[in-house]
Amino acid sequence: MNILNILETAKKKGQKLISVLIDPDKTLVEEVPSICSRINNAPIDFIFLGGSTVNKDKTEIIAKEIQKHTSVSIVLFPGDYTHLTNYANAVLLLNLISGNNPEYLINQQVKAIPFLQKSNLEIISTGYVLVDGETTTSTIKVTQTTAIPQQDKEKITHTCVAGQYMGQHVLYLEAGSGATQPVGKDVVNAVFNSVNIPIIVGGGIRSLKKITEIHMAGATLVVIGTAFEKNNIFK
Ligand SMILES: CC(C)=CCC/C(C)=C/CC/C(C)=C/CC/C(C)=C/COP(=O)(O)OP(=O)(O)O
Ligand SMILES: O=P(O)(O)OC[C@@H](O)CO
Ligand SMILES: [Mg+2]
Repeated sequence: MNILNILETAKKKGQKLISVLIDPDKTLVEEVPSICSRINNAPIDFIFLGGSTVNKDKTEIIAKEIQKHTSVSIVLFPGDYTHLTNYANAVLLLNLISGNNPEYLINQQVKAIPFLQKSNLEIISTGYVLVDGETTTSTIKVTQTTAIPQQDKEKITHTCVAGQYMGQHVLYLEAGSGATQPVGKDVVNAVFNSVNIPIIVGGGIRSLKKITEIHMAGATLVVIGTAFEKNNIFK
């Protein structure tokens, strides 16, 4: 089963999934074995690999090392087309639909085509929606876009429904890495009630209780970055 099938089946059956985010730029190759051993001993369904800014070749170096130490699937979560590598199972082809920057709406995707046409990576069309987490995150800085305020549920849900109608296969509600405030359960639930594609939620989620709350609100997949990096969760 490919990764989109896993997400769609989980959504249909009401199963809840968890992914950890590994940022290649913040990870030393020597740290990968112990990171993977923590992943292998925790209820982790996927490894997301990516960052807003990553040095050339670092994604590939870390991906190769991860594949030596775990059989958990790697899903690329690229901030830029130059982060692509074949040492993974799938790529989230992000489309930053909350913002007005053409670079992240179409130009990056066009630049990725020479690589993707020669690659066997599963491509997952992802409507990427920045929701205000009370922090100016790297993604906001890099993309020079603004996040949608959490109070503006109508704008958030309309953006997500537009994404679905335009053909996105999943939606990613993002408060940003290290966000003070994760995406609220009412926001997740409003989106859940408006679309029928799987919802991924990430940014600022630091406890098992919060993971459960966001799952219960309708997310199929919850992404944990900073809390896993700091080894503050799944112990
Ligand atoms: C088309 C291809 C191949 C890529 C998509 C390019 C797009 C549209 C990217 C969306 C905008 C973007 C920069 C997303 C990055 C998301 C991401 C991997 C965030 C992870 O967190 P960091 O922003 O690295 O957090 P830290 O600052 O804590 O490291
Ligand atoms: O580092 P955290 O805050 O867990 O965020 C994870 C992820 O959603 C960022 O893209
Ligand atoms: Mg980063």
